[in-house]
Amino acid sequence: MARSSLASTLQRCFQLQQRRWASSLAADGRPETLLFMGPPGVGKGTYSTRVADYFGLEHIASGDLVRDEIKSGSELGNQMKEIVNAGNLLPDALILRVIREHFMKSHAEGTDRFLLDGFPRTAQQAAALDAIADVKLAVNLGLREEVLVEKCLGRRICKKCGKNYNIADIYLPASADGQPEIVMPPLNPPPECMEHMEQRADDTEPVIRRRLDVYNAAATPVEEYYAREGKLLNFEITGGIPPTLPRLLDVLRPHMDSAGQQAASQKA
Ligand SMILES: Nc1ncnc2c1ncn2[C@@H]1O[C@H](COP(=O)(O)OP(=O)(O)O)[C@@H](O)[C@H]1O
Repeated sequence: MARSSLASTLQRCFQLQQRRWASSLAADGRPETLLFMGPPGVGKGTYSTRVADYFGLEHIASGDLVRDEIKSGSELGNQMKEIVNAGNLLPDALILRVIREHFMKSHAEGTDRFLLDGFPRTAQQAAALDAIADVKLAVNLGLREEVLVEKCLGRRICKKCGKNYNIADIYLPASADGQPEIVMPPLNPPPECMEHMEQRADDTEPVIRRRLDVYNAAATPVEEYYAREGKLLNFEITGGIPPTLPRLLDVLRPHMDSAGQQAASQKA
């Protein structure tokens, strides 16, 4: 079969599969979904993991799925590696495939409340997500731009237990143009994780700067998409986890359904 006709056949199969997924979900209701968006280094992973745990949501981080695929050494992972390590976004069709597979598998296993972290990042991804998920709220985390690079450079992951830490010790006074003071002490690893610390391959300064540029170029249409639907919630981070997490949970609590309220009351 000629290459172009193979590509169009694959594309048709993909569209058919998408339609089947969407209709099977429409029959039993699209799962309620909370989104976490924000630039690299803002703390999406840190806060969304804790928020998902607190309100009993299944946490799906697109970046983690991508890194798992790369680690698996699959052909798809190898295709992704080059793009990710250059600091670029994966093509919509590729990331959609990864997210959908994971989302549908969990949904088939009975999960009906999700938190998506790092997805969608383009307006096309946002539109595609609507076919499978009932997005309740898009939380858009913000942090002063000057801090983001330092936060990414300070990121460390324990190879053994998978926990995230940050060795950056950040203080930034309030700016003359009204930007808030930033006080972020490090989140140091405990001694047992110390020898297993690693940095992400894409957390080098040039790649972080590229990711920030790519993020800034793609983010506005996504923010506008959810703002138009009255679902965008902007949340500015100015401190470390101890003062920020309770403030974030307070803001989110009124938006949670009864299952979320119940999960939260069990944590209190
Ligand atoms: N929704 C997405 N669309 C396209 N590419 C994505 C998406 N989510 C993750 N990726 C790819 O995975 C990389 C790492 O994502 P993530 O861990 O969320 O990092 P960060 O937000 O710190 O840049 C991204 O730079 C991009 O290459």
